[in-house]
Amino acid sequence: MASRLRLGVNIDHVATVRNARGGALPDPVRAAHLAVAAGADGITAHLREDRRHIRDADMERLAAELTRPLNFEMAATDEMIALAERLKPHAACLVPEKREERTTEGGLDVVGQEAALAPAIARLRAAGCRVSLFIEADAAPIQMAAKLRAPVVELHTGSWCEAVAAGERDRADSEFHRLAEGAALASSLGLEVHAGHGLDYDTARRLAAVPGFVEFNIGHFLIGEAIFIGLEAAIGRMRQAMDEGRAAK
Ligand SMILES: CC(=O)[C@@H](O)[C@H](O)COP(=O)(O)O
Ligand SMILES: NCC(=O)COP(=O)(O)O
Repeated sequence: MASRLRLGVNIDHVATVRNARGGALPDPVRAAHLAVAAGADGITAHLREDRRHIRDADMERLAAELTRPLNFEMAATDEMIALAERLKPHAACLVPEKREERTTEGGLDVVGQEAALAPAIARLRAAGCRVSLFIEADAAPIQMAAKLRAPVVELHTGSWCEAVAAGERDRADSEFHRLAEGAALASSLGLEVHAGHGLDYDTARRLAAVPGFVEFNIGHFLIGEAIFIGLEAAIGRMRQAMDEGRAAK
């Protein structure tokens, strides 16, 4: 199995706190630099169409200042793709987006949106971005991601994490198997496999033992933990949990 899992730290919710009061503090770009110093392998930021957390100026600064790869999460709209073409982040992750949702619900409908996604992926690839599709761990979207020549898929771990948190063991087991089978299928098709959404120390440790995954993107839990133990310590504990999970395999 591939050795060390990469940890991408999502700093969206530092911006959520900043925006609650207006002004400039806390600065998500400062959090990104701190995360890199604490061992993050990359930084993820989601520029939502409604700019509820990360804003354009944050993306500009992240793209200009970061010394580790930037993963720009975005809806597949002309506006976002044009911005990625200009900023040229290391990676562009296409996600579904609804204005009314509280957080990302479900994976991208790559089967239904094949015609719209193909040119979006081509434009991002031409700009030099490593394109990733944020999808459910099901055969149809994984096969379509391969057909669309997206080199990376990020499997949505939200349903599994919710089931674990609710103590629903049967649903959690079935969601875990769906993720494991999805990772195996995606790897067999030559896709690089990432995972993210709702992961905490426990779920990250358990998922790290599953073959196929090479990167986790984790934000909300880490920023919440940072309130209590600091961002550096939270990232250190997450790194340890992921390493323990992988070593246990
Ligand atoms: C796409 C995804 O799962 C997350 O990265 C998301 O961007 C987190 O931000 P929200 O909490 O705004 O959904
Ligand atoms: N793509 C998932 C991500 O970046 C972080 O999601 P979360 O940990 O904030 O739920």
